[in-house]
Amino acid sequence: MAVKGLGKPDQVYDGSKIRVGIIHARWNKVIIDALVKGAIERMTSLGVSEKNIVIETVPGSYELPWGTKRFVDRQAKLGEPLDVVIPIGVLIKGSTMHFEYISDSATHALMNMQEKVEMPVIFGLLTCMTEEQALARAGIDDAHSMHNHGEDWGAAAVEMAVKFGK
Ligand SMILES: O=Nc1c(NC[C@H](O)[C@H](O)[C@H](O)CO)[nH]c(=O)[nH]c1=O
Repeated sequence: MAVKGLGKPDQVYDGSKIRVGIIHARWNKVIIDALVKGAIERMTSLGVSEKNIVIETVPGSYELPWGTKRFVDRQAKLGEPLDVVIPIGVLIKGSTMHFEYISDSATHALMNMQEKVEMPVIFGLLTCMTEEQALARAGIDDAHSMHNHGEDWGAAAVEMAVKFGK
C-alpha cells in the first residue's frame, strides 16, 4: 500500500480567478524546466489562465527569498498582484557544505517569507543528494520512477490561494 506522498486532494479547486507567480533558479536548468512545466500544466488543468501565470528567474536557489519578495512587490506595483508564489530551485549535493547551508537558509527564509508577503509561498526547493534523485523528482529519469513534483506544487498553489487567499 503506498503510504508516502500527497494523497488525493480533498476537493478540486477552481483556479480560474487567481494569479500565480513562479520564480525559478537557473541552476540545473534541465530539471528546473521540467518542474516548471509540471507546475504550469497542473495549474492550467485546474483552470488557471496561462496569462495569469507570471514567470521570473534568479541566478540560484540562494537568491530565491529576496527575489520572491521583490517579485511580489513588483507585481503589486504593476497593478497585477499575485495570489500565490512558487519559488522553484534544485540543489544537488556537491563535495562541500555549500548544499547544506543554502538548503537550510533558503528553506527557513522561504517559510518565513509568507508572513512578509502575506500570501502562500509554496516550497518548490528540491534538495537532492544526487542528480538521479533530482531527475526522478522532476519525472524525467529514464525509469520515470516518480511523478513530477512540480505538479504537486502547482496543485498546492491553487488550493492555498483559493482556500487561504486574501
Ligand atoms: O552550488 N550549487 C547550487 C547553487 N549555487 C548557487 C547559489 O544558489 C547562488 O546563486 C550563488 O552562491 C550566488 O549567490 N544554486 C542552486 O540553485 N543549486 C545548486 O545546486
